[in-house]
Amino acid sequence: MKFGKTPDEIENERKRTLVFAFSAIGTLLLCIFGVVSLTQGRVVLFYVLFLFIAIVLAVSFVIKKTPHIRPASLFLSSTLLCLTWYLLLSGGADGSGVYWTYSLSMLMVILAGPKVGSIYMGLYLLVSLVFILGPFSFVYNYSNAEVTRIIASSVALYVLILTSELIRIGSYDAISEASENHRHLANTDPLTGLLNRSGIMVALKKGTLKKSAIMAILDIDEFKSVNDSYGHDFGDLVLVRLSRVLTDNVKGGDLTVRWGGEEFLLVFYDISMDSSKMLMNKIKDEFEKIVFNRNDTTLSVTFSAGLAIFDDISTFDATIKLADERLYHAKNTGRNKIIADDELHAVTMKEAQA
Ligand SMILES: Nc1nc2c(ncn2[C@@H]2O[C@H](COP(=O)(O)OP(=O)(O)OP(=O)(O)O)[C@@H](O)[C@H]2O)c(=O)[nH]1
Repeated sequence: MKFGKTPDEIENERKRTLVFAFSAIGTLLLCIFGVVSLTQGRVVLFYVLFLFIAIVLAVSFVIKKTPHIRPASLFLSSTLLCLTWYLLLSGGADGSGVYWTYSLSMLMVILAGPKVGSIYMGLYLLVSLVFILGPFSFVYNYSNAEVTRIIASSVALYVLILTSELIRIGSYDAISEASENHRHLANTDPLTGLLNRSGIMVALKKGTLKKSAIMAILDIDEFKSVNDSYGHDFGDLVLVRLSRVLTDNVKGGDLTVRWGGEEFLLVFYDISMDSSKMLMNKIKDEFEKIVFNRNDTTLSVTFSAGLAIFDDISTFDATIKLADERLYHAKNTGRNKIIADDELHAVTMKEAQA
């Protein structure tokens, strides 16, 4: 089953697209205001606007190149906060600089996120109030009614945008959780909790094969007669116990897979063929020692396994085929054994790939 991008990747892309869209629109508007300011003789305003255009373009370039857009987004929001302060306090063109405050409400939620955005907005309103109401000659002279309107409308706009963003985040989280659950179910065997066939492909594609690995395919011996004699539920119990023994014996990065029915597949990383054969024999002995009780009788169950070197994901099918051949060799020569005939590897691998 194909799931495409993860929720985190989708969210990251959404933020990246938003930053680009706002940068493009913001740059265009600032360009127009800058040129108008210049024609009206407001040279300082012209330089300030073009300085911010340069910063916005530089940050957009960085965001395009980096996979982690959070630091760049925070830098961009801090920069826009400073621009808004400048426009509000200086008045921009005849007091119209205050209108930029409204876009800041939206940009803070989108670029900085609800939490940091709220801190920035609170800081913005507090500092702005102190300067507007204080005895500072360089601050544009707003009337009391204008100050009240600026603060009230900024807060109202920010609260509305914040509420809609929090509702969006709530629904997005619920959808993401459902999607992650489906992804997990699609890649996991429900009985044992191990990876299933599609799960191993996802795991292999995620982590490229470092060095070489060893693949083992194991199959429970005479499992049909276990099922026939003691019932399918008991057979399930045996499968679950074997999966526990396997997971208890592998390292963190190794893969443990229910390949199908009573067959399991293991991928051991950073280990030699000799060591993995020893490990498989240890697992085999541990499993054989488990005493299962059923209907006043006790029994022990065994498995056989075939091992093969797994060099590269492109040789996955050929490696399985080779490990399978060794497994069936183990079955045909008495069962309850591990076969890892490495000398045959080169020759048989060639045949398997042919
Ligand atoms: N209980 C249980 N049995 C299963 C499950 N999946 C497959 N089986 C059984 O596994 C058995 C496999 O039997 P065979 O393929 O004949 O192999 P075997 O009896 O183990 O014989 P060898 O492999 O030659 O040692 C069948 O009886 C299947 O029904 C499962 O999920 N639960």
